[in-house]
Amino acid sequence: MRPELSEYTPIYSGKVRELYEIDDEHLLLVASDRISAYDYILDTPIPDKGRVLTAMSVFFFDALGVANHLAGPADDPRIPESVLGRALVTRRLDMVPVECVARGYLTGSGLKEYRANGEVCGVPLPAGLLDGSRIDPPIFTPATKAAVGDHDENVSFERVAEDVGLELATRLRELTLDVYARGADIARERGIILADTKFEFGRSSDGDLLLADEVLTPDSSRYWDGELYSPGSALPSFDKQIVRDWLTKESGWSTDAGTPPPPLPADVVERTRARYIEAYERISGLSFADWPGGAA
Ligand SMILES: CCOC(=O)Cn1cc(-c2ncnc(N)c2C#N)cn1
Repeated sequence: MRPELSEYTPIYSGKVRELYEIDDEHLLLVASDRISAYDYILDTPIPDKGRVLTAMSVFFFDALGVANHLAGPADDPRIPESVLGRALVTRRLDMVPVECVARGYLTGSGLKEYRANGEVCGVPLPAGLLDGSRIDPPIFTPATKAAVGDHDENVSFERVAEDVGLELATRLRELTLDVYARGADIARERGIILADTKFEFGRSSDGDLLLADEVLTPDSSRYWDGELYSPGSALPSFDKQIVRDWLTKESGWSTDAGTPPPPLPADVVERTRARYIEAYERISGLSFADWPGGAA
């Protein structure tokens, strides 16, 4: 008999995920079906999005063989039935207050910094790069965690070293770049570009540095369709382009409307759900039908 979610104490609520306390040593990390677009949390959930992204994290934790915070399998008996498949039991860590970002492609806030001063987080880049240009080798572009709803602030490696010490900053950079490169290689071989990603790390009670949070999911990374990728032109998000296109080209809403986006039509929801499942199955080579939870 599985426990009820109400038996666990909620300790953190993010835009699309929640964290609960199971006991002194263990947490429950829950991924919702909520989806964000243009900095809004949309009213319409995407069924199974939480389960797919949880499955992706578990695949990458296993495939990349990095010491991590998982403390049980996807069907751990401590996981309530109501969140089975979209929740994981993790070790409670002392989190390192650094958003560990790796960029293999230039876009977003990195592109904005590059256009202003030719570098990102203090890392100089070659002249003439475009939106979507590859950065080879990938670079470590850390950020300080912003309050819920704000954007993280990009900082230099030197600033991270000041905050957490040079040894740990160096280790964070090494791990971030290594895990990103190997994950991006796996995805690229299957036609999906992981342009960038954000990791979080924490220390266990015995001092080990462990990879935590979610790993290489479309919520923590930019997923681009490799078949449509072309630096300097639009960079279609593998998972969110259907939603973005409907919102900006068909719904009548616009990003400068100053109002929240409208609810999504059923076909946009279903096509988006299918894109998440496609990304998981292509990258992992596994069938999402075999993943725990889902419609009873
Ligand atoms: C709602 C999702 O959580 C976050 O967004 C970031 N966050 C992670 C922790 C954390 N804290 C202790 N131990 C852990 N294993 C973790 C993890 N993961 C806290 N916030």
